[in-house]
Amino acid sequence: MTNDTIRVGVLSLQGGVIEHVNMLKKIANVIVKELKSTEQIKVFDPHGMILPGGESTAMAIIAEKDQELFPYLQQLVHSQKIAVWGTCAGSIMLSNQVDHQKKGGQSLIGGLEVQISRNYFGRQINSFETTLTLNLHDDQEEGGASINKMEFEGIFIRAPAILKTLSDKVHIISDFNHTKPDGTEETVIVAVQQDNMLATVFHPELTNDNRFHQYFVDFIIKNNQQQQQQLNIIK
Ligand SMILES: NC(=O)CC[C@H](N)C(=O)O
Repeated sequence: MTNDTIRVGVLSLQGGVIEHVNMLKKIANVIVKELKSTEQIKVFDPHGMILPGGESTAMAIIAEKDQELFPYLQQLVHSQKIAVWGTCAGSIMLSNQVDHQKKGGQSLIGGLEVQISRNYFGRQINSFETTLTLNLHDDQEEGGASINKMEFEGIFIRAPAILKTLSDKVHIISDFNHTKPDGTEETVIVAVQQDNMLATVFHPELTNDNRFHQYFVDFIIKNNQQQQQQLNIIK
């Protein structure tokens, strides 16, 4: 990261792109760009990527024009291991197991070892807001994880829910008690992190609070340092 400039790309096929861009513009040392194609991603060479919310089926259809796009994103996330944050539809793209996936629908990047269920809370009309507690993990620090708790407004729009983690590499950042239509309660997971991946099923970009975006920028910096260290070990 020359001159401490952090390049963050926001995948811009469809959905809530500009909201992420505006949030990131408020953070020092960040250059943010909307990226629509493989070529644009290659030229910008991001340190971190945001996969925004929207409609994952629509995003997959739009991406058909650029057959290289999803394989290239997979390479960035899984070989180059750049930091990536999926919000809502973006979290579906990162997940390894997707319930209620449309046939030929969501193009997946995968890697995040969770089971996610699309449109879990119902239709658009069932969208809601609730105050969440986030347990932000700082486990790249020496001496193990330190956890920073913060209250955060969770905005859920036709959101998926993470039903299960499939590996102990996945850290749960937030879950909450949800009352199902039949009146029974259950705990659903709404934010996780694993290695270089972060996923939220809610929308921090729709609040006036950019602390989660700041967390992602710090996550990019730490991830980048870790990747550099790995490279030095290999050399
Ligand atoms: N706000 C959102 O991103 C909704 C996600 C959408 N329901 C999907 O499955 O793609």
